Amino acid sequence: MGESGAESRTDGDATGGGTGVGAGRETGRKTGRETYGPTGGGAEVCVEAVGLEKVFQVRRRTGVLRRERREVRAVDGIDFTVARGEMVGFIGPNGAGKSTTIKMLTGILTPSGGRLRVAGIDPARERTRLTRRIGVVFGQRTTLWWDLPLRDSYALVRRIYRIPGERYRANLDRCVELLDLGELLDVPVRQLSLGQRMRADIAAALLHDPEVLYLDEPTIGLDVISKAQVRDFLRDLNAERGTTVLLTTHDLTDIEQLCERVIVIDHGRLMYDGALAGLHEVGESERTLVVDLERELPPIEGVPGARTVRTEGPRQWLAFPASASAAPIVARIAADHPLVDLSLREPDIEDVIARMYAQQRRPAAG
Ligand SMILES: Nc1ncnc2c1ncn2[C@@H]1O[C@H](COP(=O)(O)OP(=O)(O)OP(=O)(O)O)[C@@H](O)[C@H]1O
Repeated sequence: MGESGAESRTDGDATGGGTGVGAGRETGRKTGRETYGPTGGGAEVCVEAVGLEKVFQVRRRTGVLRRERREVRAVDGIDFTVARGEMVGFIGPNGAGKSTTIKMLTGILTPSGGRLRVAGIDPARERTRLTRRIGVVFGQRTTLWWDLPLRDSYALVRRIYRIPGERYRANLDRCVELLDLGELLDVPVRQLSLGQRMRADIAAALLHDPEVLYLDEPTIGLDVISKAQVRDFLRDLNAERGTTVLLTTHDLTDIEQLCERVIVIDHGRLMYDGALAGLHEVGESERTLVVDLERELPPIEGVPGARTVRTEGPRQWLAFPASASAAPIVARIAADHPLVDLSLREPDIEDVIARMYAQQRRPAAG
Protein backbone atom coordinates (compact mmCIF):
# COMPACT_ATOMS: atom_id res chain seq x y z
CA MET A 1 0.00 0.00 0.00
CA GLY A 2 1.10 3.52 -0.26
CA GLU A 3 1.10 6.56 -2.42
CA SER A 4 4.55 7.60 -3.41
CA GLY A 5 6.25 10.84 -4.36
CA ALA A 6 5.23 14.22 -3.01
CA GLU A 7 1.68 13.18 -2.20
CA SER A 8 0.43 13.62 1.31
CA ARG A 9 -2.27 11.46 2.82
CA THR A 10 -5.28 12.52 4.73
CA ASP A 11 -5.13 9.71 7.22
CA GLY A 12 -8.37 10.73 8.78
CA ASP A 13 -11.59 9.97 7.12
CA ALA A 14 -12.65 11.70 3.96
CA THR A 15 -16.25 12.09 4.93
CA GLY A 16 -15.63 13.40 8.41
CA GLY A 17 -16.59 17.00 9.07
CA GLY A 18 -19.19 17.02 6.33
CA THR A 19 -16.72 17.54 3.49
CA GLY A 20 -16.97 13.94 2.47
CA VAL A 21 -16.11 13.00 -1.03
CA GLY A 22 -18.58 10.19 -0.85
CA ALA A 23 -21.34 12.30 0.66
CA GLY A 24 -24.55 12.03 -1.26
CA ARG A 25 -23.48 8.92 -3.08
CA GLU A 26 -26.12 6.32 -3.50
CA THR A 27 -25.62 3.37 -1.19
CA GLY A 28 -26.21 -0.28 -1.85
CA ARG A 29 -26.08 0.52 -5.53
CA LYS A 30 -25.29 -1.92 -8.29
CA THR A 31 -21.72 -1.47 -9.43
CA GLY A 32 -21.93 -3.57 -12.53
CA ARG A 33 -19.01 -5.64 -11.25
CA GLU A 34 -18.84 -9.33 -11.83
CA THR A 35 -18.59 -11.60 -8.84
CA TYR A 36 -18.60 -15.33 -8.48
CA GLY A 37 -20.27 -17.36 -5.81
CA PRO A 38 -22.43 -16.49 -2.84
CA THR A 39 -22.09 -13.48 -0.56
CA GLY A 40 -22.18 -15.03 2.87
CA GLY A 41 -25.61 -16.31 3.83
CA GLY A 42 -26.37 -19.05 6.28
CA ALA A 43 -26.89 -18.62 10.02
CA GLU A 44 -27.02 -15.48 12.14
CA VAL A 45 -25.29 -12.58 10.41
CA CYS A 46 -22.33 -11.19 12.34
CA VAL A 47 -20.76 -8.84 9.80
CA GLU A 48 -22.73 -7.14 7.06
CA ALA A 49 -21.39 -4.71 4.46
CA VAL A 50 -23.70 -3.24 1.84
CA GLY A 51 -22.30 -1.02 -0.90
CA LEU A 52 -19.37 -0.19 1.37
CA GLU A 53 -17.15 2.63 0.12
CA LYS A 54 -14.10 4.52 1.22
CA VAL A 55 -12.70 7.46 -0.69
CA PHE A 56 -9.51 9.17 0.44
CA GLN A 57 -8.56 12.63 -0.61
CA VAL A 58 -4.90 12.89 -1.45
CA ARG A 59 -3.11 16.21 -2.01
CA ARG A 60 -0.25 16.25 -4.45
CA ARG A 61 2.27 19.09 -4.67
CA THR A 62 2.36 20.28 -8.28
CA GLY A 63 4.42 23.47 -7.80
CA VAL A 64 5.96 25.62 -5.07
CA LEU A 65 2.57 26.82 -3.86
CA ARG A 66 0.23 24.64 -5.84
CA ARG A 67 -1.48 21.54 -4.57
CA GLU A 68 -3.72 19.27 -6.59
CA ARG A 69 -6.45 17.23 -4.93
CA ARG A 70 -7.12 13.72 -6.03
CA GLU A 71 -9.49 11.01 -4.92
CA VAL A 72 -8.37 7.49 -4.13
CA ARG A 73 -11.30 5.12 -4.20
CA ALA A 74 -9.84 2.50 -1.86
CA VAL A 75 -13.10 0.56 -1.37
CA ASP A 76 -15.58 0.86 -4.18
CA GLY A 77 -18.96 -0.49 -3.17
CA ILE A 78 -18.51 -3.98 -1.76
CA ASP A 79 -21.23 -6.23 -0.36
CA PHE A 80 -20.65 -9.23 1.86
CA THR A 81 -21.98 -10.90 4.97
CA VAL A 82 -20.19 -13.15 7.45
CA ALA A 83 -22.22 -15.52 9.60
CA ARG A 84 -21.50 -15.90 13.30
CA GLY A 85 -18.78 -18.51 13.82
CA GLU A 86 -17.50 -18.39 10.24
CA MET A 87 -13.80 -18.13 9.41
CA VAL A 88 -13.37 -16.12 6.24
CA GLY A 89 -10.19 -15.34 4.33
CA PHE A 90 -9.95 -11.85 2.95
CA ILE A 91 -7.42 -11.68 0.16
CA GLY A 92 -6.27 -9.51 -2.70
CA PRO A 93 -3.11 -8.01 -4.18
CA ASN A 94 -1.25 -5.09 -2.56
CA GLY A 95 -3.34 -1.93 -2.49
CA ALA A 96 -6.59 -3.86 -3.11
CA GLY A 97 -8.39 -2.24 -0.18
CA LYS A 98 -8.17 -5.00 2.43
CA SER A 99 -6.69 -2.94 5.27
CA THR A 100 -9.07 -0.07 4.55
CA THR A 101 -12.02 -2.47 4.79
CA ILE A 102 -10.73 -3.96 8.05
CA LYS A 103 -10.21 -0.46 9.45
CA MET A 104 -13.84 0.38 8.62
CA LEU A 105 -14.97 -2.87 10.24
CA THR A 106 -13.17 -1.90 13.45
CA GLY A 107 -14.44 1.68 13.40
CA ILE A 108 -10.97 3.21 12.89
CA LEU A 109 -12.13 4.66 9.56
CA THR A 110 -15.59 5.97 8.72
CA PRO A 111 -17.05 4.72 5.42
CA SER A 112 -17.67 7.29 2.70
CA GLY A 113 -20.77 5.39 1.64
CA GLY A 114 -22.74 2.22 2.17
CA ARG A 115 -23.84 0.45 5.28
CA LEU A 116 -21.89 -1.55 7.81
CA ARG A 117 -22.85 -3.63 10.84
CA VAL A 118 -20.58 -5.70 13.06
CA ALA A 119 -22.27 -7.69 15.84
CA GLY A 120 -25.30 -5.47 15.29
CA ILE A 121 -23.26 -2.29 15.82
CA ASP A 122 -22.41 0.51 13.40
CA PRO A 123 -18.61 0.59 13.87
CA ALA A 124 -18.09 4.27 13.06
CA ARG A 125 -20.89 5.47 15.35
CA GLU A 126 -20.27 3.24 18.32
CA ARG A 127 -16.62 2.44 18.16
CA THR A 128 -16.11 2.16 21.91
CA ARG A 129 -19.00 -0.25 22.33
CA LEU A 130 -17.72 -2.28 19.39
CA THR A 131 -14.20 -2.42 20.84
CA ARG A 132 -15.48 -4.66 23.62
CA ARG A 133 -16.88 -7.13 21.09
CA ILE A 134 -13.92 -7.40 18.70
CA GLY A 135 -10.25 -8.33 18.81
CA VAL A 136 -7.64 -7.15 16.33
CA VAL A 137 -4.20 -8.54 15.55
CA PHE A 138 -1.83 -6.90 13.09
CA GLY A 139 1.01 -9.22 12.10
CA GLN A 140 3.34 -6.39 11.26
CA ARG A 141 3.05 -4.41 14.49
CA THR A 142 2.35 -5.17 18.09
CA THR A 143 -0.38 -3.79 20.29
CA LEU A 144 1.69 -4.68 23.36
CA TRP A 145 3.95 -2.36 25.36
CA TRP A 146 7.46 -2.77 24.05
CA ASP A 147 9.36 -2.33 27.31
CA LEU A 148 6.94 -4.09 29.63
CA PRO A 149 7.03 -7.78 30.52
CA LEU A 150 4.19 -9.60 28.85
CA ARG A 151 2.42 -10.10 32.17
CA ASP A 152 2.24 -6.31 32.73
CA SER A 153 1.03 -5.69 29.19
CA TYR A 154 -1.82 -8.11 29.80
CA ALA A 155 -2.65 -6.41 33.10
CA LEU A 156 -2.97 -3.13 31.19
CA VAL A 157 -5.21 -4.77 28.59
CA ARG A 158 -7.34 -6.00 31.48
CA ARG A 159 -7.72 -2.47 32.85
CA ILE A 160 -8.46 -0.95 29.44
CA TYR A 161 -11.25 -3.44 28.78
CA ARG A 162 -12.29 -3.63 32.44
CA ILE A 163 -12.23 -7.42 32.33
CA PRO A 164 -13.58 -8.98 35.56
CA GLY A 165 -10.85 -10.74 37.57
CA GLU A 166 -12.11 -14.28 37.28
CA ARG A 167 -12.77 -14.06 33.58
CA TYR A 168 -9.39 -12.44 32.98
CA ARG A 169 -7.52 -15.16 34.87
CA ALA A 170 -9.43 -17.97 33.12
CA ASN A 171 -8.80 -16.48 29.68
CA LEU A 172 -5.15 -15.74 30.41
CA ASP A 173 -4.55 -19.26 31.74
CA ARG A 174 -6.15 -20.76 28.68
CA CYS A 175 -4.14 -18.61 26.24
CA VAL A 176 -0.90 -19.20 28.17
CA GLU A 177 -1.45 -22.92 27.96
CA LEU A 178 -2.62 -23.18 24.36
CA LEU A 179 -0.22 -20.61 22.98
CA ASP A 180 2.69 -21.85 25.07
CA LEU A 181 3.39 -18.49 26.70
CA GLY A 182 4.27 -19.69 30.23
CA GLU A 183 8.00 -19.08 29.94
CA LEU A 184 7.51 -15.72 28.30
CA LEU A 185 5.30 -13.91 30.78
CA ASP A 186 8.19 -12.12 32.49
CA VAL A 187 10.05 -11.27 29.29
CA PRO A 188 9.78 -7.71 27.89
CA VAL A 189 7.96 -7.70 24.57
CA ARG A 190 10.98 -6.26 22.73
CA GLN A 191 12.96 -9.43 23.57
CA LEU A 192 10.40 -11.81 22.05
CA SER A 193 11.01 -13.48 18.71
CA LEU A 194 8.51 -12.72 15.93
CA GLY A 195 6.67 -16.02 16.48
CA GLN A 196 6.53 -15.51 20.25
CA ARG A 197 5.36 -11.94 19.80
CA MET A 198 2.61 -13.02 17.43
CA ARG A 199 1.32 -15.59 19.91
CA ALA A 200 1.51 -12.97 22.66
CA ASP A 201 -0.47 -10.49 20.51
CA ILE A 202 -3.15 -13.06 19.72
CA ALA A 203 -3.57 -13.75 23.45
CA ALA A 204 -3.86 -9.99 24.16
CA ALA A 205 -6.63 -9.71 21.55
CA LEU A 206 -8.60 -12.54 23.18
CA LEU A 207 -8.48 -11.67 26.88
CA HIS A 208 -11.81 -9.83 26.72
CA ASP A 209 -13.60 -12.69 24.87
CA PRO A 210 -14.28 -10.95 21.57
CA GLU A 211 -17.00 -12.34 19.32
CA VAL A 212 -15.16 -11.27 16.19
CA LEU A 213 -11.42 -11.51 15.61
CA TYR A 214 -9.68 -9.66 12.77
CA LEU A 215 -6.27 -11.00 11.89
CA ASP A 216 -4.07 -9.09 9.50
CA GLU A 217 -1.24 -11.32 8.21
CA PRO A 218 -0.97 -13.37 11.43
CA THR A 219 1.66 -15.75 10.05
CA ILE A 220 3.83 -13.28 8.15
CA GLY A 221 7.54 -13.93 8.70
CA LEU A 222 6.94 -16.93 10.98
CA ASP A 223 8.82 -20.21 10.66
CA VAL A 224 6.96 -23.41 9.80
CA ILE A 225 6.51 -24.49 13.44
CA SER A 226 5.23 -21.11 14.63
CA LYS A 227 2.83 -20.94 11.68
CA ALA A 228 1.44 -24.36 12.58
CA GLN A 229 1.08 -23.32 16.24
CA VAL A 230 -0.85 -20.17 15.33
CA ARG A 231 -3.09 -22.00 12.86
CA ASP A 232 -3.86 -24.83 15.30
CA PHE A 233 -4.78 -22.33 17.98
CA LEU A 234 -7.10 -20.37 15.68
CA ARG A 235 -8.81 -23.54 14.49
CA ASP A 236 -9.45 -24.61 18.10
CA LEU A 237 -10.63 -21.15 19.10
CA ASN A 238 -13.14 -21.12 16.28
CA ALA A 239 -14.34 -24.66 16.98
CA GLU A 240 -14.61 -24.29 20.76
CA ARG A 241 -15.79 -20.74 21.18
CA GLY A 242 -17.47 -20.09 17.84
CA THR A 243 -15.41 -16.92 17.41
CA THR A 244 -16.02 -15.31 14.02
CA VAL A 245 -12.66 -14.81 12.30
CA LEU A 246 -11.75 -12.52 9.41
CA LEU A 247 -8.30 -13.26 8.15
CA THR A 248 -6.24 -11.12 5.80
CA THR A 249 -3.25 -12.95 4.41
CA HIS A 250 -0.95 -13.37 1.46
CA ASP A 251 -0.40 -17.01 2.42
CA LEU A 252 -2.84 -19.34 0.67
CA THR A 253 -1.97 -22.12 3.10
CA ASP A 254 -3.46 -20.02 5.93
CA ILE A 255 -6.70 -19.90 3.98
CA GLU A 256 -6.54 -23.53 2.98
CA GLN A 257 -6.06 -24.71 6.55
CA LEU A 258 -8.42 -22.32 8.27
CA CYS A 259 -11.14 -20.95 6.03
CA GLU A 260 -13.95 -22.61 4.17
CA ARG A 261 -14.69 -19.38 2.43
CA VAL A 262 -12.59 -16.72 0.77
CA ILE A 263 -13.44 -13.20 -0.33
CA VAL A 264 -11.20 -11.66 -2.97
CA ILE A 265 -11.07 -7.93 -3.49
CA ASP A 266 -9.10 -5.92 -5.98
CA HIS A 267 -9.18 -2.22 -6.79
CA GLY A 268 -11.67 -1.90 -3.96
CA ARG A 269 -14.16 -4.25 -5.60
CA LEU A 270 -15.38 -7.68 -4.70
CA MET A 271 -14.06 -10.16 -7.24
CA TYR A 272 -14.96 -13.50 -5.72
CA ASP A 273 -16.83 -14.85 -2.72
CA GLY A 274 -16.91 -18.60 -2.18
CA ALA A 275 -14.82 -21.70 -1.51
CA LEU A 276 -11.08 -21.67 -2.14
CA ALA A 277 -11.43 -24.68 -4.45
CA GLY A 278 -13.92 -22.65 -6.52
CA LEU A 279 -11.40 -19.84 -6.79
CA HIS A 280 -8.85 -22.27 -8.16
CA GLU A 281 -11.40 -23.51 -10.67
CA VAL A 282 -12.34 -20.01 -11.79
CA GLY A 283 -8.70 -19.07 -12.12
CA GLU A 284 -7.60 -22.47 -13.39
CA SER A 285 -4.62 -22.12 -11.07
CA GLU A 286 -2.07 -24.85 -10.72
CA ARG A 287 -0.16 -26.51 -7.92
CA THR A 288 3.29 -27.90 -8.44
CA LEU A 289 4.62 -31.24 -7.34
CA VAL A 290 8.40 -31.22 -6.92
CA VAL A 291 9.79 -34.76 -7.15
CA ASP A 292 13.30 -35.97 -6.44
CA LEU A 293 14.19 -39.15 -8.33
CA GLU A 294 17.12 -41.47 -7.63
CA ARG A 295 18.91 -40.23 -10.70
CA GLU A 296 18.54 -37.92 -13.66
CA LEU A 297 15.85 -39.25 -15.98
CA PRO A 298 13.89 -37.99 -19.02
CA PRO A 299 10.89 -35.76 -18.19
CA ILE A 300 8.10 -37.79 -16.58
CA GLU A 301 5.26 -38.44 -19.02
CA GLY A 302 1.90 -40.15 -19.01
CA VAL A 303 0.66 -39.01 -15.58
CA PRO A 304 -3.05 -38.18 -16.08
CA GLY A 305 -3.84 -34.57 -15.17
CA ALA A 306 -0.21 -33.50 -14.70
CA ARG A 307 2.58 -32.28 -16.98
CA THR A 308 6.29 -31.86 -16.38
CA VAL A 309 7.16 -28.18 -16.59
CA ARG A 310 10.83 -28.24 -15.52
CA THR A 311 13.69 -30.67 -14.90
CA GLU A 312 17.00 -30.07 -13.15
CA GLY A 313 19.21 -33.13 -12.60
CA PRO A 314 17.21 -35.72 -10.64
CA ARG A 315 14.58 -33.10 -9.67
CA GLN A 316 11.41 -32.58 -11.74
CA TRP A 317 8.49 -30.18 -11.42
CA LEU A 318 4.99 -31.31 -12.44
CA ALA A 319 2.06 -28.88 -12.65
CA PHE A 320 -1.55 -29.95 -12.14
CA PRO A 321 -4.87 -28.14 -11.50
CA ALA A 322 -5.01 -26.72 -7.94
CA SER A 323 -8.57 -27.98 -7.56
CA ALA A 324 -7.48 -31.60 -8.18
CA SER A 325 -6.13 -34.05 -5.61
CA ALA A 326 -2.39 -34.72 -5.59
CA ALA A 327 -2.82 -38.29 -4.29
CA PRO A 328 -3.39 -40.16 -7.60
CA ILE A 329 -0.59 -38.20 -9.25
CA VAL A 330 1.85 -39.05 -6.47
CA ALA A 331 0.75 -42.70 -6.55
CA ARG A 332 1.29 -42.94 -10.29
CA ILE A 333 4.75 -41.36 -10.14
CA ALA A 334 5.77 -43.55 -7.20
CA ALA A 335 4.61 -46.67 -9.07
CA ASP A 336 6.49 -45.92 -12.29
CA HIS A 337 9.61 -44.02 -11.13
CA PRO A 338 12.40 -44.35 -8.53
CA LEU A 339 11.00 -41.70 -6.20
CA VAL A 340 13.19 -40.46 -3.32
CA ASP A 341 11.35 -37.42 -2.02
CA LEU A 342 8.59 -34.98 -2.96
CA SER A 343 6.99 -31.70 -1.91
CA LEU A 344 3.92 -29.74 -2.94
CA ARG A 345 3.90 -26.03 -3.80
CA GLU A 346 0.72 -23.99 -3.62
CA PRO A 347 0.16 -21.20 -6.14
CA ASP A 348 0.60 -17.75 -4.63
CA ILE A 349 -2.33 -15.41 -4.24
CA GLU A 350 -1.16 -12.94 -6.89
CA ASP A 351 -0.89 -15.81 -9.37
CA VAL A 352 -4.38 -17.12 -8.57
CA ILE A 353 -5.90 -13.66 -8.97
CA ALA A 354 -3.99 -12.94 -12.19
CA ARG A 355 -5.34 -16.18 -13.64
CA MET A 356 -8.83 -15.29 -12.50
CA TYR A 357 -8.59 -12.02 -14.44
CA ALA A 358 -7.24 -13.79 -17.50
CA GLN A 359 -10.13 -16.24 -17.34
CA GLN A 360 -12.65 -13.39 -17.00
CA ARG A 361 -11.23 -11.62 -20.03
CA ARG A 362 -11.18 -14.71 -22.22
CA PRO A 363 -14.89 -14.95 -23.21
CA ALA A 364 -15.06 -11.19 -23.86
CA ALA A 365 -12.13 -11.42 -26.24
CA GLY A 366 -13.57 -14.42 -28.03
N1 LIG B 1 -4.96 7.07 4.54
C1 LIG B 1 -4.91 6.96 3.22
N2 LIG B 1 -4.87 8.07 2.44
C2 LIG B 1 -4.84 7.95 1.10
N3 LIG B 1 -4.86 6.79 0.43
C3 LIG B 1 -4.90 5.65 1.15
C4 LIG B 1 -4.93 5.67 2.58
N4 LIG B 1 -4.97 4.39 3.02
C5 LIG B 1 -4.96 3.60 1.93
N5 LIG B 1 -4.91 4.35 0.80
C6 LIG B 1 -4.93 3.86 -0.57
O1 LIG B 1 -6.07 3.03 -0.71
C7 LIG B 1 -5.77 1.89 -1.54
C8 LIG B 1 -6.08 0.62 -0.76
O2 LIG B 1 -5.12 0.50 0.30
P1 LIG B 1 -5.16 -0.65 1.40
O3 LIG B 1 -4.08 -0.37 2.39
O4 LIG B 1 -6.54 -0.79 1.92
O5 LIG B 1 -4.78 -1.93 0.54
P2 LIG B 1 -4.41 -3.40 1.01
O6 LIG B 1 -5.23 -4.31 0.18
O7 LIG B 1 -4.51 -3.53 2.48
O8 LIG B 1 -2.88 -3.51 0.57
P3 LIG B 1 -1.63 -4.27 1.26
O9 LIG B 1 -1.83 -5.73 0.99
O10 LIG B 1 -0.47 -3.72 0.51
O11 LIG B 1 -1.64 -3.90 2.71
C9 LIG B 1 -4.32 2.06 -1.96
O12 LIG B 1 -4.32 2.71 -3.21
C10 LIG B 1 -3.75 2.95 -0.89
O13 LIG B 1 -2.65 3.69 -1.38
